Amino acid sequence: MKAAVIVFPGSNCDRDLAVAFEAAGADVQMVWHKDTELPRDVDIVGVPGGFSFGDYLRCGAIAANSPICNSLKAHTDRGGYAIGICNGFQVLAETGILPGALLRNAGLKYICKTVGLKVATSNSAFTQGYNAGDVIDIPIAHHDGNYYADDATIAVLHDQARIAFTYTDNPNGAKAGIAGILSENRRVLGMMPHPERACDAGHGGTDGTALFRALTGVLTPA
Ligand SMILES: NC(=O)CC[C@H](N)C(=O)O
Repeated sequence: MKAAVIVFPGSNCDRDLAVAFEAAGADVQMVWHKDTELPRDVDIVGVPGGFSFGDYLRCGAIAANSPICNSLKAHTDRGGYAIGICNGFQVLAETGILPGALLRNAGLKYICKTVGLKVATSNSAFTQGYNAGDVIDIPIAHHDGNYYADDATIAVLHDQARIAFTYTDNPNGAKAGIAGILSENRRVLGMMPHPERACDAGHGGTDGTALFRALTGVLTPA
């Protein structure tokens, strides 16, 4: 599996994401936000967490207008895979690749802790390493993680089983407790919690490993 990780000024989880991909067997290339082309034959694009452009304007809004995001959009329009984690989810929402928006946390505080996530569907390359209903422990670290979409959009996400993860104990006010969603073709995942920070027992847990392993399993030619 060939993975590309986009780096914006202010990204701070780009290396962590690359390490998680590599540990699962991927070849990883880092891509600077000013580049206009993704590497050839890339199987999946990772949009990492952090504070791109200092979170000015709205989290992810400036990054979403970077030159590389045109290629990212073309890649997902072609049916390419992508994962956006935390600030990466914010970027995917700002580009319109995923529906909805990430608002300020309901409690107006930055939250940094490990939370319980319920796996809402195992029907995706990202979540097939889990069983629906599993509860996994994954860290969050954000101030704008409060997922919002209008009721019609939430109903579509429900009906199409595109809610990937929900919080067991909603920390940020996210509508329907949503922590992560899939695109309509199930090939793009955006999630606020950080699975790449839960891939090494030395970091406190390994519940994120199954996500990266399942992806590699699907995207690595036999
Ligand atoms: N860890 C992150 O990616 C932070 C995301 C975002 N900048 C926020 O605080 O909401």
